[in-house]
Amino acid sequence: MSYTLVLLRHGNSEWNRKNLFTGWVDVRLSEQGVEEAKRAGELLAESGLLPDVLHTSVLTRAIQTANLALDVADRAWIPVRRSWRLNERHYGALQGLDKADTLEKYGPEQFQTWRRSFDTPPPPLADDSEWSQAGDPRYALLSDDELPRTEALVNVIERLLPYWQDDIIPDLADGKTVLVTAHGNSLRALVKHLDGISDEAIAELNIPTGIPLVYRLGDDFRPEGPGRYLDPEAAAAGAAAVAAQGEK
Ligand SMILES: O=C(O)[C@@H](CO)OP(=O)(O)O
Repeated sequence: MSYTLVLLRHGNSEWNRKNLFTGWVDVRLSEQGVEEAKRAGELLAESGLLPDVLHTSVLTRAIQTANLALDVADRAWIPVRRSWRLNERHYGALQGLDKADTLEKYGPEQFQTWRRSFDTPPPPLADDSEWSQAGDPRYALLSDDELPRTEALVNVIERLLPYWQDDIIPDLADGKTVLVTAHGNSLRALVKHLDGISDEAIAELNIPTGIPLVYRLGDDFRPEGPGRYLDPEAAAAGAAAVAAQGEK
């Protein structure tokens, strides 16, 4: 038996456009992001990859992306599950800061460590910051300990994998084509797990906005081969652009 999983990073957001660290701040898609999301829907339809169920984060940019893509693919009606466990990595005190200014102020090594190291989180975000999620009603069911104030990739893996095991795998096991719309770093965490990428090598992996990435999984819910972007050229260009963020 082979199972189909489609991963989709949200389209370009207002804060991607402005080159700001975003994390859990709930920004919307830019106009470019809206177009990317619609194109993702076209790519799904053209490939005959019609999702039966959607899993999204609770952040608007992922929800918008899924809604736009599924509408274009004529699948707006499929059941939806949302979880904070699919949210972007919490970017701590970097949330709301300009990436280019941060690179200039702290230098390339610190900048890259904060962006892509496996286990070094940025400094925590204070609860009274305007970019804090403390008190946001969508996280009311999380205990104070569960609500992150910063995260490294390893923390994302720890909170994401229970959702993968307990919520996504059962849908795959039912034979459903599963669409997961999430974020650059939460999808890096999932791809790291699926592809068995080392803690070091994952630093080099960047996920482009708005291009479906398709996996065929075997009986053990492990990939039968590499993930396949539905538009490989656009994906390569998009991943290179993400890697270069921060450069003015
Ligand atoms: O700002 C963020 O939340 C993420 C994704 O947009 O950025 P980065 O690629 O720098 O981890």
